[in-house]
Amino acid sequence: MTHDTSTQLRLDHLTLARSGRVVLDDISGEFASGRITAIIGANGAGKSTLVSGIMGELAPVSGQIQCNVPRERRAWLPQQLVLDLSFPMSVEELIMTGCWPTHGALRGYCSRCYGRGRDIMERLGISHLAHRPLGELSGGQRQRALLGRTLMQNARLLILDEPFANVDTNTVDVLTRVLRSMADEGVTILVVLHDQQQLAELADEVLLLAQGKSYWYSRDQIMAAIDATPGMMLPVQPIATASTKEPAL
Ligand SMILES: Nc1ncnc2c1ncn2[C@@H]1O[C@H](COP(=O)(O)OP(=O)(O)OP(=O)(O)O)[C@@H](O)[C@H]1O
Repeated sequence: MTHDTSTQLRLDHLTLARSGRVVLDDISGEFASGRITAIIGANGAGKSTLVSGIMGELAPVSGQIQCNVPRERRAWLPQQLVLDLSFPMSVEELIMTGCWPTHGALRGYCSRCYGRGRDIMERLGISHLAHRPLGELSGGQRQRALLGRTLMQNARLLILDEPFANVDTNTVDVLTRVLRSMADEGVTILVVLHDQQQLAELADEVLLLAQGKSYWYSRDQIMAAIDATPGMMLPVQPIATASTKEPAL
């Protein structure tokens, strides 16, 4: 496998298990910097398991995850459903917590940080919500605020799980635009997706997980396979033209 020097994240003969059962078996591949990779696959295929491995929450059974991005620059946006946003915190306070990984939780924020926070809220169209408690936000407003936190963190690796679930179309547009500009700035972005249209709009590469293996495609290869099979949703089984070892760049 040729190694792109700009690659920040690489899977090398990685095997991951849950409760002693192998979920992903000897998978390899690279996620290029500045690219958005959609991770797709059937329920239970191992998408969340892979994310847990990459975030360092699940140790490999064998093989390696080589990640050159320091931990404080890795960000993970889980599905909104698993988040408890009922605690008393405003949008601005949430965004400012993006400073914690580098500044620590107990130090106050400097005026420059607050200025950055305001710029980020403006970019995401949520300036008017700065002092609104998280528990009083719509799904789309919440998702913008959560992405704002990762911008504050200056994340270099960003992983999102179904970021467009339960959000309005306007928010989808804003998030898509911001994610693309983050990628243009060199951020490595992985997005777990189930929606064909969102994949078409967002993904540069596609990683399909099936039966414990990984299959890498360009976005065009996946869209061609969908076009060729009327009624086909996102593939959950390998399709022709896959590379099992590295992204089809
Ligand atoms: N905490 C756990 N303990 C034991 N087994 C688990 C655990 N989490 C997941 N699994 C199992 O690991 C396998 C992969 O699950 P995973 O959640 O990674 O799939 P997924 O592709 O993210 O699925 P979905 O699309 O439904 O979210 C499944 O068989 C699942 O039952």
